[in-house]
Amino acid sequence: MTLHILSILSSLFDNETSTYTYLLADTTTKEAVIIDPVLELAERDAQLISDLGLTLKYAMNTHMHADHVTGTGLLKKLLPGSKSLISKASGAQADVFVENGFDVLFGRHQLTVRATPGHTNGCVTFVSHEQGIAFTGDALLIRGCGRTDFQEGNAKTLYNSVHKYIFTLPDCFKLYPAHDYKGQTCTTVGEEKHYNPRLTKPLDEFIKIMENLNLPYPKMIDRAVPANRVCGLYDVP
Ligand SMILES: N[C@@H](CCC(=O)N[C@@H](CSS)C(=O)NCC(=O)O)C(=O)O
Ligand SMILES: [Fe+2]
Repeated sequence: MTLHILSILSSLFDNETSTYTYLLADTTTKEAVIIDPVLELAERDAQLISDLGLTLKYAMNTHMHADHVTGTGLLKKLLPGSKSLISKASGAQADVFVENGFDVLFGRHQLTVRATPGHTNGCVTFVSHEQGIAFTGDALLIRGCGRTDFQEGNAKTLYNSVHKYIFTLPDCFKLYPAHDYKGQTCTTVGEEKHYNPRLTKPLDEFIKIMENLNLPYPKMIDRAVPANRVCGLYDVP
């Protein structure tokens, strides 16, 4: 039997914003998707995709980012034929809009969309049930979670999203976040259910924690959010 392994090249990292970009491919058909690419590194990503002989089907975002400009618009130009994808609830432009339950298909693989709002209204988690992995964006970070103090963030909504749509996955599922600020790369559902210092608390305590994070605003937010509304490029066709 041929094994059709998904290649996850999680070494795609942006040192400036601590953003993880994930490239997944069907090793047989060579169809690929990229999750949360960064504008300044789109050429690196396009080169890798072409070096590997892959065809990029979708350049996707887990949400409309506030800390960096997405690379999806530029990747579409660098790799003609690829399409941008984001949730309908994000309010951003894209070729393909997804919502809860939508299956993103590439080769023989699929990523099922779970709507996980709270950090932003349009946050989604992409789940591969077949591989036992999920890409959580900023909804769930390793031992943390996305902040809820801008972009229509709501702590109660985020808490419910994570408990209903991420913590209900099997404990062994590996979770890949959009960022990590301490050099961690991956966690599991079981680990976060037991050790996440925010999301293991009751809802009222979680809300207080989120109200008192006192994080500085992302440096690039004023540039990133307007750019990300249009796929990262003001002149996307
Ligand atoms: N210092 C960074 C921004 C850091 C930050 O706010 N990260 C976001 C995810 S990107 S929208 C977040 O939700 N952090 C939660 C946390 O607990 O750190 C910058 O200036 O860009
Ligand atoms: Fe974010």
